[in-house]
Amino acid sequence: MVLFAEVVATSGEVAATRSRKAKVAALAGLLARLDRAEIRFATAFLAGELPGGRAGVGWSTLSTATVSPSEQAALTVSEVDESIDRLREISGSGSAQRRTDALTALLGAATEDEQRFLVRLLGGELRQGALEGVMLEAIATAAGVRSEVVRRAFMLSGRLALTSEAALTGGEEALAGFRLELGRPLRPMLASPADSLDQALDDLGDASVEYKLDGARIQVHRDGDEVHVWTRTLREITEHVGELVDLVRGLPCRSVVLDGETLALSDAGRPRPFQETMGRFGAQSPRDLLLQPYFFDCLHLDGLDLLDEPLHKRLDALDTVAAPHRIPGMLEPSPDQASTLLDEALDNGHEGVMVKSLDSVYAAGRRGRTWRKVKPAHTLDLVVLAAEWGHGRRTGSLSNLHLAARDPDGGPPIMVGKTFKGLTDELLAWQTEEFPRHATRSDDWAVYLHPEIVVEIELDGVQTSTRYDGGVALRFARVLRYRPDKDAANADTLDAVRALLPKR
Ligand SMILES: Nc1ncnc2c1ncn2[C@@H]1O[C@H](COP(=O)(O)OP(=O)(O)OP(=O)(O)O)[C@@H](O)[C@H]1O
Repeated sequence: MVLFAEVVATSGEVAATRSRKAKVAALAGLLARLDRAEIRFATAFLAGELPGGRAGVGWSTLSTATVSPSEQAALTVSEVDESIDRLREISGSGSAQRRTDALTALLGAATEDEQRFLVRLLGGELRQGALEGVMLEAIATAAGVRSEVVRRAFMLSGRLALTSEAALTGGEEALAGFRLELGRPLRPMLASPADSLDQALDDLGDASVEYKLDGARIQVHRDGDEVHVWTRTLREITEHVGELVDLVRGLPCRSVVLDGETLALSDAGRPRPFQETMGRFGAQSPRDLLLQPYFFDCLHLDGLDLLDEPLHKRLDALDTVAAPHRIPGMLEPSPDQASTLLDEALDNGHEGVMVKSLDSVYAAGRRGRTWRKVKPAHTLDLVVLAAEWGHGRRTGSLSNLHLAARDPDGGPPIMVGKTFKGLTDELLAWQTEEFPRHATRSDDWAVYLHPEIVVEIELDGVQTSTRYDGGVALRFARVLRYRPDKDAANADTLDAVRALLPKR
């Protein structure tokens, strides 16, 4: 039996070192000592996640529940999980008070370190997912299995805790048991940036070159008449996108899993602003804005899993079910044809093109080298750490943003620059209203945020810098838009920022 204090101590060790190797060793050491029944909870806690999802405890409850800590570390991992489950179940009249009482009881049984960890865990502040890669490696080490087998199981299950449990209790055999399941989303495959279109074509050989549409990623599963739709972060949006559900239900097949992009178009056929597409995924979704799907992959068709098939076969499958809804593109274009396609995509208001190797299998997790994105402008998705109060015309508004990249080794985000450029009046108003809800503290100078809001920044490049810990700073950064479809775990890493340093 492992004490909760050991989880807290391990998490502290991981945070205290920048060495990936040391992080993996600390996590693996603890994972290897867990009892079977503790694996799920402990893995989730270490990754800053709650095994059963959010506990419904807001920052206001967390800040009122103050109680003196216990001297002795006695809580077990399972006890903490049970207490959090009980918190989650509280509902009905007087629930606010009962929630505070239950939380106070849990915190009262915790040491000072444990209290600090619990408050951050319940507040969602530890949930940065940046640890994912490190955690998968630690699971492989602790279980003595190959990391690619762990990664694949994670792609299919989408859950670190389940992956860890399978690896540690049943090894590679249990991990191989994860299959694509209709109704359970898998983690989407991502692309890495290309230096240029020609370079990408050279590197990948036979390729599919497709529009990179500026919409939102969707994953659609259909089993008979049942259809589900998820976003890139695997949030289910089925109920908000009736028109996509109806369209998929009408496709000529019994079961299918499709990967694609969706966006709303203007009457002239140009993409509507990204925010409008994202707006359709929320509770107050404006129904008059119809979404179109543009599919680019087919991962399952009528009982056959296609993940391990090469892209050209998956595209054949896509054509048999959804040819009219396939993303615009071309197979094996010449460099000239590819370049015309890129110009056409940009002229039509899209971001650029994707170049994909026709021989490649579908692989999630790490950014694949077999999908390359070609975009004329550099953009980075960064985490907002703080916003300074504006001056002059912007007095009273939260303006200058402190921007950070994800630590590839799972540490806290690393600051790489500031900007107040590109902020429209609308964005300024939104920030000023929204940011205080995410604040850890504020003063006359700025509001400091939990690292959970992701903003897409356009920039001219980066330069080495002694001002920031990461040794690199953004040049001429401007805000393009917020990315509600991403969380800090999906932000760009410091490595991605460094990759933009001028090559010597
Ligand atoms: N033809 C396409 N094939 C694959 N993905 C596409 C395509 N068109 C648009 N996309 C979008 O591009 C994303 C893949 O690019 P990437 O891996 O860089 O993710 P990203 O970080 O969201 O990209 P970016 O920040 O550049 O929009 C996908 O998640 C998808 O939403």
